Amino acid sequence: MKNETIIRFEGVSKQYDEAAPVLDSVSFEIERGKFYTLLGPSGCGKTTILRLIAGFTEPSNGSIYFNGKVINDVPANKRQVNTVFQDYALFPHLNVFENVAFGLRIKKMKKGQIEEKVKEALRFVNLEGYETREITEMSGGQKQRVAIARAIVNEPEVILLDEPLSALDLKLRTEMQYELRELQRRLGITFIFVTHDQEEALAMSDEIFVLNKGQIQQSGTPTDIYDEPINRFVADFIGESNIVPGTMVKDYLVEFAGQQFECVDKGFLPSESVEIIVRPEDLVIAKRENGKLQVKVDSQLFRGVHYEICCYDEAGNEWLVHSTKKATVGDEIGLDFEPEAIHVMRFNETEEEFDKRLESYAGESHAN
Ligand SMILES: Nc1ncnc2c1ncn2[C@@H]1O[C@H](COP(=O)(O)OP(=O)(O)OP(=O)(O)O)[C@@H](O)[C@H]1O
Repeated sequence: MKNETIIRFEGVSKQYDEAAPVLDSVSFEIERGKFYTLLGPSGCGKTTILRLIAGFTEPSNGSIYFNGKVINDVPANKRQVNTVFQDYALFPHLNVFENVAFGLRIKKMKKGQIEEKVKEALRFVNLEGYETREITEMSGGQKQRVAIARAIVNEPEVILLDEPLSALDLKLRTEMQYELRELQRRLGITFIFVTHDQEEALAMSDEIFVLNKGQIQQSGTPTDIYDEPINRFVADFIGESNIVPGTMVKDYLVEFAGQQFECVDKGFLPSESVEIIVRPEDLVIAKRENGKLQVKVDSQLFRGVHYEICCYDEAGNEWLVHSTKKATVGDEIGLDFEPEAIHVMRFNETEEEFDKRLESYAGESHAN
């Protein structure tokens, strides 16, 4: 379902000095009421996008729209946006109530109203009764909730969250992921969340923007991005992938590892060089003669839920397999897979060309 657009970047670039631009003509739309995640490796420009939305820095080029109006020159304190920072940026000398009330006092709101709003915000983040606690007496997860209460008490249209869970241990982090997602649903406020953790992005988001080197590589729902990565970077960054070189023989037939395989892709040039992605969990271990691909088991690791098995085919390609069945190192085995497990990627395809190609498959049977 498409909601109304709340933020739009149109050809936005950001260059700090003579160095290469941190963001290079980035365009995207954010819809009201959804949970967005900016995902990418360190230094790819995620925080810069948040700072541009918050008004802490200005674009070198391009326009930023908020509710249809250009806001390039609107100061940060006049924007309907609040930020939750990685280190929470709470005031250690103030108690929980005063931390949350801070913004409302600056706005000179009446005392009774402040009390009502702070109480409501603390109720939202399950911190009722903690009003008089000192910040220094709160745990990491509780501080996180205070920081969120401080953002929502201002009733912003958008909340920006810059790696807000990165300081927490794994268990608490998972709990807070559920809590944040639930809170966003209850509040209906647009959340823009920054992380470099792909599992976190997949678990929490309505929409993910995958960034690398100052550009959005791909945007879409978690399943879109996991199932149909647009290029090698996205395939590698999101989950684990086998990526091998291949050639498109014709529509629905691709060659790799010296053999031809049925696939569900079309729209390539005859004999076009492509890259093939197969997820490790889509490969099934079989007897050598029953597998579509013959491989030799090179090594194996037990990962708790599954075995991670590394194999090589006769062409020298490495194949990673996730299997609940154990293999034996040195054995010659077969790998079986469905045509749908093969994802064919074109070199240097733009997101627009990629979307068009996928749309052209819709409702079609590939059987021929
Ligand atoms: N004020 C600044 N002056 C100069 N360069 C900057 C400034 N702020 C950020 N940069 C550079 O811009 C690039 C992108 O930074 P940004 O903080 O947006 O990345 P990020 O994706 O959020 O990274 P991380 O995950 O490490 O926080 C980095 O190379 C960084 O060094």
